[in-house]
Amino acid sequence: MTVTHQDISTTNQWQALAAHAEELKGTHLRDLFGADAERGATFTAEAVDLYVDYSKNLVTDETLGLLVDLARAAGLPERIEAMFRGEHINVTEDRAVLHTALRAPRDATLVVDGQDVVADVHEVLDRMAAFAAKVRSGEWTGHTGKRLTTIVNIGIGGSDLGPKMATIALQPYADPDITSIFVSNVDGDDMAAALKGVDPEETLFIVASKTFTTIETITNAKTARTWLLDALGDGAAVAKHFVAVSTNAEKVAEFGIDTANMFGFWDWVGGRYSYDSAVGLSLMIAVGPDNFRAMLAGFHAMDQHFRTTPLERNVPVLLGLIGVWYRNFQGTATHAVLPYNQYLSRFPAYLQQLDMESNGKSVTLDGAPVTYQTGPVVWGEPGTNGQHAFYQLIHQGTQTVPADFIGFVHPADEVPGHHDLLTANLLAQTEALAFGKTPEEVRADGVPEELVAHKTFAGNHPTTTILAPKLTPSVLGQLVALYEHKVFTQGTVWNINSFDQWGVELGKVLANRITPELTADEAPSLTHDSSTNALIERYRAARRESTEG
Ligand SMILES: O=P(O)(O)OC[C@H]1O[C@](O)(CO)[C@@H](O)[C@@H]1O
Repeated sequence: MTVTHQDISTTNQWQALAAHAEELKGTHLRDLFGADAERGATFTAEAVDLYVDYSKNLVTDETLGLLVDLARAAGLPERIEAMFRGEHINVTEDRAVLHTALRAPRDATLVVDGQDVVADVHEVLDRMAAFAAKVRSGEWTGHTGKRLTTIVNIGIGGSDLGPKMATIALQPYADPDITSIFVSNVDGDDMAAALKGVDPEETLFIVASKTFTTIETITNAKTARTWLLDALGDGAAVAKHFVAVSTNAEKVAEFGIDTANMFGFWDWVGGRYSYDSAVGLSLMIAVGPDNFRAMLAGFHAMDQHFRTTPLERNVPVLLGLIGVWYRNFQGTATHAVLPYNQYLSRFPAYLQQLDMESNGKSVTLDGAPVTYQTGPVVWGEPGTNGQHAFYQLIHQGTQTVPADFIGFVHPADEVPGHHDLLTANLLAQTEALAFGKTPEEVRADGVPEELVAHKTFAGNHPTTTILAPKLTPSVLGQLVALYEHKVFTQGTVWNINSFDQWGVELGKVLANRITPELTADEAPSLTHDSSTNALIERYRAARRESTEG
């Protein structure tokens, strides 16, 4: 399928934004707040349970209007509909993009390529729920009759980051008798560390892989199977201790897992958009089917907001467009996500894949090189830890780092004296970043002249604050869907395919070529570049020395 669009950077809308950025040069957030006493109340929006304050961004009403014009020029409303309807917008793989169908309510229907995908989704959800309930109650036991209380998810990328992030996020909702472990890295140390002290008789392995060909996951799954069989001494144990999550029944059967113990999903779910599918089975076992469904309802509510709210008040659209503003018109290179909630410790890592694998692209949908910047580097850590590590650079470094601060009105546990202090830190940081401290204010504190420059805060560092009532399953779903649709908004403006990931392929191919060169008994004749050849030789020599010595 060939898609031809006008280069977005040659449109009048883009040019208008470029001119507007010139006009705004030198404007400080202090000026914007000084000129409009209501700004902190009006530059806000709500989506489901999330209150979003974007007033501390370097934008005016005019900026937002021009950005919305740009989104229209890029065809965003039409693209949103095309995605929800199941059109094959993933053009390089000729696939629909329907993660939104994963959380559609039971009574919805969506026929795509002749199939009611919502009915399929609920059929799998019901099977997952029945299985999860049996594991949780102890009705499903291991080979020797013991209850399975250690759940090991083996997967990588989207088959790991999502369920892991969410299992940590929803830990207060989890069954305390269940231990959730995630093994992803092909580094054997990951598996070895994970299985230390774990009782094979009580362990369930969930092998999660969309393709079931990912070398890391298959290698780890084989190691886990050997470990189990060594301990239990009976091949029949696999049926009770291994289940699979995949789109590839053939490969699952080839691996030796009965497809009766497989939970499926579909090629229209991208890996990084998949943890609300069967990929979330480990999460569902931990928190129970009801909490999982509450999370899906949160996702769905945000989907509805995204699909039906006018662009001007559409929160994922606004956040996406503000990101475009920084990336393309203010020259920023990174975007920080700073959750003030320890249970969201893996949220930035999850968003890294979601955003960077989706929008780390340099050609348009029709394969032409883009003439503008696309996805930023996404990174972050929970507050307040980050404050004592990298915030220095955000406050006083030489580059602008737009940041999302995510806070909650209520903590999971009301530990006296903590939550208000945590929230005060969030608010203090966004205030300090925006308004800084002038040299005059520093001097007024009695600071000696030679230190004034060092103690001055320029301010004007943009932030968005997302405030939610509490990190419930529903709110987690809302947050994830918010970022999914933000990424989609940006990918649409940039006219790139946010749903393929060809950039990961070359490294996989080369690793398959190098592996036998590292392990062959005979020195292989190496035809790589001189750096790679020398490293292979050095590694081989050192490995041989250590095994011979
Ligand atoms: O679920 P799978 O097929 O094992 O893939 C794992 C991950 O690998 C990738 O394809 C990248 O190599 C991701 O997009 C995906 O989430």
